[in-house]
Amino acid sequence: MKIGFIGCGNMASAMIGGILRQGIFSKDEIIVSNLTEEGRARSEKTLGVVTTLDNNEIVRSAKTVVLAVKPQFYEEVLTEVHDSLTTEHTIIGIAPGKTLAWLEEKAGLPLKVVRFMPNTPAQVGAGMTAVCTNDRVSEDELAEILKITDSFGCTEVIPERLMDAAGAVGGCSPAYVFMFIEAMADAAVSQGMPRKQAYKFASQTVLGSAKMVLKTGRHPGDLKDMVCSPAGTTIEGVRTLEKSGFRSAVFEALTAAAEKGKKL
Ligand SMILES: NC(=O)C1=CN([C@@H]2O[C@H](COP(=O)(O)OP(=O)(O)OC[C@H]3O[C@@H](n4cnc5c(N)ncnc54)[C@H](O)[C@@H]3O)[C@@H](O)[C@H]2O)C=CC1
Ligand SMILES: O=C(O)[C@@H]1CCC=N1
Repeated sequence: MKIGFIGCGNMASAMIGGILRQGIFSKDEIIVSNLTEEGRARSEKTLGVVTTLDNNEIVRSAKTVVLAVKPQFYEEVLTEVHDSLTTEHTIIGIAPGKTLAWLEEKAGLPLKVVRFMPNTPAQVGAGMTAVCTNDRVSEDELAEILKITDSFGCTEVIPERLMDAAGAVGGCSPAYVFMFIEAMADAAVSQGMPRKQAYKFASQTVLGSAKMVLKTGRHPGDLKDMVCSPAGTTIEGVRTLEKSGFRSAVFEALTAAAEKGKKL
């Protein structure tokens, strides 16, 4: 077994999807655990990987172990698998707030520790993942780890001090973007557009705008100005967004998310 996931919910499934699509590991090289028999059967059916209800089996079978449970369960899980862990293991934490030092301390032995901050667009191969490691991870080992994260989207290696910022702008932001898409579609529906078509317009517009930022490298403000004709329709919307505190609302949302990450 090449990699194990303790917990196999939304984020683990999204990452495994990319790993399998890109052929980084095959189904029989991936083992996942679940809390319930229902969850185990679901993972087996949807992903086709090896499954278990025993977290210690994950650690005994795989040298690279991803902790894919909610942050509140990290300590409990690390205590549970403590006796199966060795210094040959690489532990990968994906939860906000659980630092490299905290993970090593709770693991209880000097091992390789990595943090990922992925996001759910990994499910469609368009994730954005931040990665940092402790100093036991060599350059070659990091290169192997980046093959994993690159399989479900883009990766940036960052200093650990930026992990909460990455959590806000990467990990959490899909939720805010989905809210934005939903709100835009609601407005289009209120103007008479069928809902399905409204989601297509809103989603493709967000996708296209994001691509423009990435591909042109131009300042987002420049790209905004390109859309705003003098005395046109767009600038009227810009006026109302500014009046409603749109930028400030986004700024505050990401700040709140990052601050919460520091407390977990
Ligand atoms: N959902 C997201 O957008 C993101 C999540 N994360 C992090 O990923 C981690 C997982 O989050 P999700 O996948 O969203 O959660 P989830 O709730 O979808 O999945 C967690 C899974 O772990 C299982 N589980 C719980 N306790 C367990 C135990 N003791 N042993 C084995 N399995 C157990 C649950 O049954 C569930 O299937 C969290 O730490 C979260 O902070 C990070 C970035 C983005
Ligand atoms: O809020 C959450 O649980 C996760 C962590 C990062 C993004 N979403």
